[in-house]
Amino acid sequence: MTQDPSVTTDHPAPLIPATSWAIIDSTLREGEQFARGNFKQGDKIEIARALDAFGAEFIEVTTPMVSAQTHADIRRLTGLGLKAKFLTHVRCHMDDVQRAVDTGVDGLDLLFGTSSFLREFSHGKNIGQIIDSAQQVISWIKTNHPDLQIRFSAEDTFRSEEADLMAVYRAVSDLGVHRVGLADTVGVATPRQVYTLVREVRKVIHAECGIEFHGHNDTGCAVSNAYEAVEAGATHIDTTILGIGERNGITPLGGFLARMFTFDPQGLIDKYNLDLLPELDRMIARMVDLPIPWNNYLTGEFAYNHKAGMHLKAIYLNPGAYEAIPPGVFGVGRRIQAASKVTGKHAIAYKAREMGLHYGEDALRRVTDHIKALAEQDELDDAHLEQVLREWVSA
Ligand SMILES: CC(=O)SCCNC(=O)CCNC(=O)[C@H](O)C(C)(C)COP(=O)(O)OP(=O)(O)OC[C@H]1O[C@@H](n2cnc3c(N)ncnc32)[C@H](O)[C@@H]1OP(=O)(O)O
Ligand SMILES: O=C(O)CCC(=O)C(=O)O
Ligand SMILES: [Mg+2]
Repeated sequence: MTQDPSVTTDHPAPLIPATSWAIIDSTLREGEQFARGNFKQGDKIEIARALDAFGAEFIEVTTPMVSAQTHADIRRLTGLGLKAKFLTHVRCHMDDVQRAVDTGVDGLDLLFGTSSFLREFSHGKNIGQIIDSAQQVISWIKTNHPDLQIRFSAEDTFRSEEADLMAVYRAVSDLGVHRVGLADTVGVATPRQVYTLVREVRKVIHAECGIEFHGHNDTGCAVSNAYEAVEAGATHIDTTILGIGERNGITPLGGFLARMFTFDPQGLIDKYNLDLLPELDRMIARMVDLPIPWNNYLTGEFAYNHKAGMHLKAIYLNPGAYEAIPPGVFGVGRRIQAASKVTGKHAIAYKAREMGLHYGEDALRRVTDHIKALAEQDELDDAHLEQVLREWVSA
């Protein structure tokens, strides 16, 4: 089936316009923290170019403190002349920032852990000291590199005390950061918590200050949490291709776009080259040497497989009956699996018609039951189904 009557891009009133948020793709930062993420300079260039062609607004790269090679890689990436803006993710520390400012990036993503876990076991600073460091670092950047965008994120936001968070966000907002970040570092936040906290943060930051959300997927909420963040007013969402990152990763680019497409299809079509998504997913799967998961959002092998007879009857008439998102928009096809025990007469009739065969009512019922009985015994593929349909006519 190539014709797709379900492609509707005339959504009456977008609930969440695609113009209200932007993607910060962190495949080149969070993705490098994935077990198999070990990108060489050539890989990084390929990833950056692909993200740029897709239309990602921002590309986050890791800190130049990692190594001399990483420092050189960042300079190489920022020299590519891409449309996407580069951000480097650095500790809120003068050494890191001074090393980062000569890499050619458009902005610095500063972070400092604010939860008691990170204050005790990571950096040993209290909230007052965190604010003092932020003041020193942010003031230095603003004085010496006023063109750089500055973001300040409270790492492990959702296990931090709300009063501490508000003090930190208010302080960095007063210092004039362009964006604050909320990070669900261990993937424990619920969608409602994300919504509530984004609303609270909005109240203590300046009117032009953006809000970024970074969500891990440990408890399976990375996409829903990103969505709730946007619904509450977040302006930037961190994603990675295929969701790669520390442990089981973060909000996947494809999953997030699938979620947001349902609210403003045309807005997403205008903003991104959505049909490049399968290429992005394949590229990262190749680089990390893992298959794309079978149930991956949009691009998984079976993401658009239709099998049950009741579904197939309706799908033939209008794919939108059992698809929230038309696959063609994202450059993927659908699979119709008519050869199975859960098939039905409409699917079999359709398949037969495709082959130029026609059955009367009785014959159609009988051949359908025969196919179902065969499938109860053994797996049936399309070739076998076609053979049965042909033999049935000539019998
Ligand atoms: C949740 C996240 O994903 S956060 C981002 C994680 N990203 C990275 O770690 C980037 C890759 N990291 C690296 O290459 C290295 O860890 C480096 C270069 C950053 C630091 O390496 P090292 O100096 O060898 O230190 P190491 O990694 O063992 O320890 C972390 C250091 O950062 C400090 N630190 C942690 N968070 C912060 C922060 N937000 N601001 C300033 N310092 C911090 C810790 O106190 C510790 O320094 P210390 O030894 O003086 O106590
Ligand atoms: O800087 C941020 O906001 C996110 C850092 C990070 O990767 C995390 O907290 O999981
Ligand atoms: Mg992370």
